[in-house]
Amino acid sequence: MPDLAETLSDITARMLAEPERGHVADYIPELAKVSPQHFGITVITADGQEQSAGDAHVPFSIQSVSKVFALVEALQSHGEAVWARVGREPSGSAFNSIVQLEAEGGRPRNPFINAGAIAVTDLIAAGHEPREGIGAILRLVRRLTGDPSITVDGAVAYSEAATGFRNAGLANFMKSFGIIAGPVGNTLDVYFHQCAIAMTTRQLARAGRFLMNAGVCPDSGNAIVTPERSRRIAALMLTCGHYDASGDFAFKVGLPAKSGVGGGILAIAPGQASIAVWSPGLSPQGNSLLGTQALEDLSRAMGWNVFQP
Ligand SMILES: NC(=O)CC[C@H](N)C(=O)O
Repeated sequence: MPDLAETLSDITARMLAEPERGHVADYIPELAKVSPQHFGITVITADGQEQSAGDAHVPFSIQSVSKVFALVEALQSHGEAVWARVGREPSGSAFNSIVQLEAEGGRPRNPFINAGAIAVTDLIAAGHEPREGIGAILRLVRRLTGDPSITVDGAVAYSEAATGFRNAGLANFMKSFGIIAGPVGNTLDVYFHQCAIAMTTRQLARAGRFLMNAGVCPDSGNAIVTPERSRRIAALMLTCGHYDASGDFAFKVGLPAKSGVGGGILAIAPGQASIAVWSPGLSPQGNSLLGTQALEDLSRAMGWNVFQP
């Protein structure tokens, strides 16, 4: 197997020199301020080795990567009842699309598109003050990383709340079908704050370790989820984690992964590695352009691919 540190530094050098970097998300004004020049990557292997290259210590907005943590939290608190609210099929539509909702009775296709994530967050938020809902998600992320310093970037949360008309549209539409239980404003408040959690690739790779490890957090040896639940979350990441580019991502990279419009991607090589990459420029589908490229190169170099024994 090639040397991991060398592989990461080669990939990083190539990515830093790449002229075509994609477009930084600008529909959330605060994210438009981030330079597309950043590139960072961290890999933590199953035997506990950690290697990083590039801007692995720079915090970024995890955005939709938070949908994985919110799903774990909702499954903990509500069990299989989560699936009454949200499906498990790829949508083939943009992350913020509304088109399928009317035809399908307001039940979103999966927990990783915006509508599905808002429905999942509503399970966490309903019956509580918004700060308790976001507190529950933050507690989980801090426990997964062992890092109590992880927090929400208030400016990003505010920026998205001030401009999140589409998400408000999705939430209100679902409310009309009875898919959202709590007050729409509270659910959106928790959703915008979870998306605005700021993490580095080092922290994000740490947070993903339980998914490479059959649900067990390697620090404590505690089960975060059962092995079956861990497999199922990974299956959803593979089929739905990149919205209408999920098929293409599986084709190129072959790993369960979840992207966010901050340019982060968390990818899992089951039994082998937890990988976080960040480059803020996005593809037209809203996934990190160079992050995807880097994961394709890394998975090929290391032989990490769920379709490759
Ligand atoms: N794809 C994403 O990362 C989208 C998350 C973003 N907060 C939104 O709701 O639009």
